[in-house]
Amino acid sequence: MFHAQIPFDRIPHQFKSGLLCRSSQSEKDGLKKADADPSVKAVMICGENGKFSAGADIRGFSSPKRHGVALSPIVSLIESSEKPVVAAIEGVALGGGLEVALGCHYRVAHAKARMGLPEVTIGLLPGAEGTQRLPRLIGVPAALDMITTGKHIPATEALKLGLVDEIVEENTIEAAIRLANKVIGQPLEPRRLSLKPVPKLPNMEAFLREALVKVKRQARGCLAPELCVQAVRAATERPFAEGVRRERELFGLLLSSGQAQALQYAFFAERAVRRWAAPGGASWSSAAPQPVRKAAVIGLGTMGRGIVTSLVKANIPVVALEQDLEYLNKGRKAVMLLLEREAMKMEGGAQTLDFHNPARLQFTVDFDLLCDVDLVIEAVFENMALKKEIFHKLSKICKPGALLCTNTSALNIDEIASATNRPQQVIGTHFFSPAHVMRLLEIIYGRHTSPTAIATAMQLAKALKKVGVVVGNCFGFVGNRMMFPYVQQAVFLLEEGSRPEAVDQVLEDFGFKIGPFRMSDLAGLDVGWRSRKEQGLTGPSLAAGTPARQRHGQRYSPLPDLLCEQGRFGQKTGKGWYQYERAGGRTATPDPWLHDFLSQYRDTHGIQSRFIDQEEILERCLFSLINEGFAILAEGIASGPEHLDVIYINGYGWPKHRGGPMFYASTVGLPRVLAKLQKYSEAHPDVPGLRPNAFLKKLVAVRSPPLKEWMSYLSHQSPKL
Ligand SMILES: CC(C)(COP(=O)(O)OP(=O)(O)OC[C@H]1O[C@@H](n2cnc3c(N)ncnc32)[C@H](O)[C@@H]1OP(=O)(O)O)[C@@H](O)C(=O)NCCC(=O)NCCSC(=O)/C=C/CCCCCCCCCCCCC(=O)O
Repeated sequence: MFHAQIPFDRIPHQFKSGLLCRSSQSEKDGLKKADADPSVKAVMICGENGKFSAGADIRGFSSPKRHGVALSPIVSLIESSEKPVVAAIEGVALGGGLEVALGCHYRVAHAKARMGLPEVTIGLLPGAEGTQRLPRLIGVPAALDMITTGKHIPATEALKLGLVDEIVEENTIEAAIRLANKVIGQPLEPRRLSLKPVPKLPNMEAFLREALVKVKRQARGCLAPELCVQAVRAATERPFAEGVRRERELFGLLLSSGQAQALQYAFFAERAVRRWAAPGGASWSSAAPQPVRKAAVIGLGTMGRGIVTSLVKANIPVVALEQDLEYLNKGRKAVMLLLEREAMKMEGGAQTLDFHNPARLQFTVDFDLLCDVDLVIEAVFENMALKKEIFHKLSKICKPGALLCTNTSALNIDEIASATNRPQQVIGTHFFSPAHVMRLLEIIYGRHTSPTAIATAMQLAKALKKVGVVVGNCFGFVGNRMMFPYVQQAVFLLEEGSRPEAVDQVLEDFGFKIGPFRMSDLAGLDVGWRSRKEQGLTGPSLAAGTPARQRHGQRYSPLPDLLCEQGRFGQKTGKGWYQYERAGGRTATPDPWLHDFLSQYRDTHGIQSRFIDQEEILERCLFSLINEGFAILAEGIASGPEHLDVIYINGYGWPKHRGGPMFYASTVGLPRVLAKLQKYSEAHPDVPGLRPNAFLKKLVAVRSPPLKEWMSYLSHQSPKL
């Protein structure tokens, strides 16, 4: 028995050293030696440290010396071996790792192993013949599903699909050796996937056509899923060698598309934000999280319900509190419904969630029941006085070490903390709606928040399977602060002559899940209206004589306020920027009433309507958002551009294949972003959001360094960090 270890399985060390090429040679040599040695009867391939392989080093794809090409010959060499080769899959077999396993004649997996071809998620396709071998092994529908989604499947599913021959609970390597010994002498021809035909489907053509339509609809401009379908189509239409040629061609297209780079940047950005840094330089190395054995959620509105669901799913016992029995019963019903639905989606069904057990989920109106929880998440509506009242109460009732979190999207954490006797334990946890679905958790530290509190909130994000991003305290924090100028531009464009559907279309074509007006209708226009009234920008507290389209000397659009005054709150009232089939309806249709209203509004205010092209719509919305991003970086509200990008991808529907707003700015070119902002700012001098930020100007002045160097050009360390 020859035992070959795949050296490209070690996470993370080997990945960091461009492993595929280096390992390929030793792999090749080993296999050739085994084939030539008459005393070797079979070969077993395994990984190291309990992991088969997570595939190629992703960084290698954007380095000038690419290593990937070397993998296909190895897979072919394995497959053509005259001695049975068995893969022993432990931990993960992903990407190139799974392609190696597909070259083997047999595959044995540990019951806890996971397998997948995640290349699509980094803008590529399985380019070491994976798109040609997998459909031959498990059929086109299952292969297409794995290849176009990149999902990791558990060993049990792999067995059902026929991707592995056996799963074991005990020692995988011993089991693989046992299998290898058993199959010595058996014909290998039927085990060579390249020689197998792709299993036929009665309606293959229609199936592939529909699959293409489906992935195109979901991909929102991302190329990789579509090209994955094309590669699998080649497997169904061409002989193996020609299919491989097509796969290579499509891989080359993706590699040079720019989208692969953006998606790979996003992969590493998401990991980089886990390494948070806070005031005084605290980080994981200096702060340990506190255990969260029991949590409480205050307020069972839309956000609170989602947060409770998230905690239950993470197996954290929860006390859910409402102000009175009426709200409590309404909230309880809604939470139970969400949990039932979540349980249905989970493998083990309702038993795995155990939410009928009061020790795991308790509903109450009694604040005193919060005396023993480790963490409270307040999720009442955005009202500073109410939040302060609750935090004052919490600091009296909760045990001394309990962490007090506020789910706010904009309010000042320091002011909320000032209502307690323990500001060091107060932290912002900004969930995104629906909170049990959306991956982002913005974690906001205040002036007194302790490193332990930050570490605990980050650990909570991980437990909830969310992406926690640590940011500083300012109005709107990172995500909403960048969103304000974007939405403001969208509304100004309507004043100047555009229509909601035109603006939404441009931004949806760019790749946003939903344009700003459809989003506003979905979230409810009344939310912003309430906040503007509280800020004194509209409503009874607005000083008499304030010009209709100006606040504090800056341009202001009263359009959203006027819509609210007409009772047009969006989907919930059946009318907003669009009209809907009924109150609560979801199908947005352009509304002639709104078009007339806009014309009258322009007449009233003497605005000359003009045609606004797609370029201007896109640039004014995106560049003002990016401009705010530079301000945020310069003020030290976030530690780096990756933080902003991760927030936008995971919380605001920014298209991942464009890498996030700051990455996008770097691909457009900072000089272009600056020049366009200068142009628009000259045309609209009363709009501060279009005035180029000093940090952007500085970066252009130093010849636009790569994004990862931006922060080193900040002249002073911000007080926030
Ligand atoms: C599930 C994981 C593996 C582990 O998850 P977890 O335990 O949560 O840990 P993480 O925090 O995610 O990771 C730990 C650290 O490891 C780093 N890491 C992980 N995976 C990789 C990787 N693949 N590369 C580099 N680094 C990696 C990670 O960043 C963490 O480090 P740090 O904290 O950032 O410092 C999970 O990590 C995971 O899912 N990983 C990704 C797995 C993946 O996507 N694999 C597929 C990679 S692509 C591949 O394998 C391709 C193979 C073959 C390509 C063959 C190409 C042939 C081309 C032929 C045609 C050529 C035409 C060319 C024409 C032309 O040139 O023009």
